[in-house]
Amino acid sequence: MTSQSPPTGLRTEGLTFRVGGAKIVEDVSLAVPAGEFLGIIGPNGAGKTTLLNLLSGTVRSTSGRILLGDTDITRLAPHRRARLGLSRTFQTSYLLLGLSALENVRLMAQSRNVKGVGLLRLLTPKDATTAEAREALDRVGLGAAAGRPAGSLSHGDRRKLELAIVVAARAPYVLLDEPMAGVNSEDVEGLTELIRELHRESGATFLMVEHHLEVVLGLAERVAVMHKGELLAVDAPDTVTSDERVQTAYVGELL
Ligand SMILES: Nc1ncnc2c1ncn2[C@@H]1O[C@H](COP(=O)(O)OP(=O)(O)OP(=O)(O)O)[C@@H](O)[C@H]1O
Repeated sequence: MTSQSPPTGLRTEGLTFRVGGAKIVEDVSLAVPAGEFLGIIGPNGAGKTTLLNLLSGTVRSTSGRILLGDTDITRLAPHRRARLGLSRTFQTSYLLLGLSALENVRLMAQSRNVKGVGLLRLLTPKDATTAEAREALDRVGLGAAAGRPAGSLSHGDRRKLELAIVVAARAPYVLLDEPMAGVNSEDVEGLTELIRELHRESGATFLMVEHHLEVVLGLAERVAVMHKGELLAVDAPDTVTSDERVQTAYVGELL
């Protein structure tokens, strides 16, 4: 850890994931101070989602370390990382489409944070988390949709529902994987503002992978650029977009 790094936050040291000879994520060392909003960008196939998978534990690293604050979580299972305060959304929605918005928030938030709680107990309507789940739905503007099946919501509202799950989890570390994916262009601005507010209100550390560069550049305090599995640059949004190496990496794609 460098002398400027605060004692808490999320850190990787030489994080590497290889499959056969392929370098999917290669030697990524990243220090994200507590409370920071870090954007993660890079061309298609750069390794961004795999980096989030390594952080949340759905993929195990080949080598390197991951630290949450002072705790080494490199070998912990996803649910144990969640219990330490790491919450994430997925590029492809993991919502339970047949259940109501409210049930999704209750189930997902609780199942991540409470060990050994059975499904029946989770489905008990009058537990304290129901109120918390309602609050979380209200916070993202979905209060009126609490009883609607998640599958009947628009893509934009499903993204909001995923954010409600993050809100209910009250996690100090939040990983967002392409929160704008599938969202209509007219809904992007509202969702961007919602994410900005949730970050500010929670004081949590946010890491967000997102293809909408204007969204990333507008939200993130720093931007990490990945290319061919490696970390090419980590800097302020303006500095990163004017970096020649970054522009070269994006040749053929819009920056
Ligand atoms: N388990 C795996 N086995 C083999 N190849 C993999 C594995 N996981 C990821 N890859 C490959 O590694 C590369 C990086 O994938 P990843 O999804 O992390 O990139 P990304 O930057 O998130 O891409 P995109 O922006 O297109 O979503 C891709 O070429 C992908 O096919």
